[in-house]
Amino acid sequence: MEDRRETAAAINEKKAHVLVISYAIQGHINPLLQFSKRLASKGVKVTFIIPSTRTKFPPNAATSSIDIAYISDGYEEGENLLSLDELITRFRLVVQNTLAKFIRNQLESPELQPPPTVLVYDSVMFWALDVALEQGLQGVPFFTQTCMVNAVYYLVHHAQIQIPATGPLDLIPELPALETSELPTLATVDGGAYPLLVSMCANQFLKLEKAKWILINTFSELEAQVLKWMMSKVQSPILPVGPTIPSIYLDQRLENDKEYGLQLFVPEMDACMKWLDSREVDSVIYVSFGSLASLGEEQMEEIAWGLKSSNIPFLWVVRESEKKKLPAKFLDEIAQSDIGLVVGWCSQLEVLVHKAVGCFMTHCGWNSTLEALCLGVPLIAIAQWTDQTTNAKFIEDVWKVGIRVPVDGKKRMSNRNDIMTSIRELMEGERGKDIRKNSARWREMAKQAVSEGGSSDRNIDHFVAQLVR
Ligand SMILES: O=c1ccn([C@@H]2O[C@H](COP(=O)(O)OP(=O)(O)O[C@H]3O[C@H](CO)[C@@H](O)[C@H](O)[C@H]3O)[C@@H](O)[C@H]2O)c(=O)[nH]1
Repeated sequence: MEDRRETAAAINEKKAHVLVISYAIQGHINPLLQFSKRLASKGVKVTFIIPSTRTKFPPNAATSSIDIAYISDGYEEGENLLSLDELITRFRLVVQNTLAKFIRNQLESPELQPPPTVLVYDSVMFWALDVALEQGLQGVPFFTQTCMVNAVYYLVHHAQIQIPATGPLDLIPELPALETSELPTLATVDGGAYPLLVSMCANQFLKLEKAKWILINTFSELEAQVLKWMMSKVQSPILPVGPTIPSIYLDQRLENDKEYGLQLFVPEMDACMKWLDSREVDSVIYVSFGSLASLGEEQMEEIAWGLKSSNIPFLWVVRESEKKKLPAKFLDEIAQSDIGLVVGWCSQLEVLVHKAVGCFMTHCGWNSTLEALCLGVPLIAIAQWTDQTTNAKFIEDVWKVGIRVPVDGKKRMSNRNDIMTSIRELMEGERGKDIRKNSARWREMAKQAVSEGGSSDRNIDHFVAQLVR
């Protein structure tokens, strides 16, 4: 109650100013941006920093409640693509400096009132904690993945397990153990692991005792047992503040809060909506593998024929760079039959909320998973790597909101027959009916969590109250 009153005071007086920084990729910007909008709606001034000179919000971005700033990540126009390791190393070297300079400038601008006191940073930029503290700000990590996945990284950080990890990992008595294929992967094609990615994930826990709070994009009801475990391990208070989905799809308390992330103008959206409008309720499979995943040609082919042979209409997002992997015969056949539509990108939430969409075939990126959960859309899980394998396990066995397509462990491939069978089971089978009921239940709980007085809403109020105190 007291937190709520102090938040109300903040709204009137704009007493706090928070800087927020995210990696310039869709899956991280989206949740941090949504959280920023929630903070702004509670009276906090927010400056959202994007460490990139080539990623820009389109001019129509619905970000008017927050300020957007860009800082350099050292990328030169026309530069050759770097390897993943080179990118991670250089990003850190450059952004440590450009971020520190940005904070100093903010603190030294007398016209900027109130001055910032906190840096909320994307937790994989673990070194930003020191940058914040050196400049006299509090550093607050924001974890964009589940508490379960981060529990595994916590163990890696404390050298209790290694990546690639071997299961079973039986960490939380109330939850099923995680088998090898269900642990986060960070794997290279030869089955090893990217060393810098592993240390980046494990280092999220480095010096974490210096963080005054820990924010995480989940909600208490969704991960109660793991959150309890994690709270017993780390010193700083953990505040679940998710799901960070635009308010219009949940509690509808924020104005103009429909748009999401970077690619707001989607040229193919009219075509998507027209196509969906012509379909029956719950009749379409929406298929997307997120903003980063690059599937092999063989896997694309299996998905294509699995979808086609299920004989259920599908809307498939295949990014421009991936389209060359689609079999020409498949494209010809769908052009003639109207059974499917392939687009380069869509506004995913607008698609998921459409009444024609009956399920979502996904790579189980955490944002996609949460978006489906919030909109009550059941899932068909074809996980690729990182956190997705663990998310897929929870989707099927813990939250019971979807079906995992079997994956050949060695090749990390799902075949067309299993894809087709999973689709049929979900869209037409008895198991699908139970899953649909569970999805509807989670949708309600997600909405409650961010509604006034819900678990995440209270946590955000608490955070804001501490800022203005
Ligand atoms: O046509 C599309 C496809 C995707 N999206 C959006 O793009 C985001 C994709 O995010 P996510 O599902 O999390 O996938 P990735 O882009 O792959 O995200 C990365 O970041 C996530 C958070 O750390 C991790 O969970 C993932 O494994 C990692 O790959 C979601 O908000 C989608 O709504 C669209 O708007 N339109």
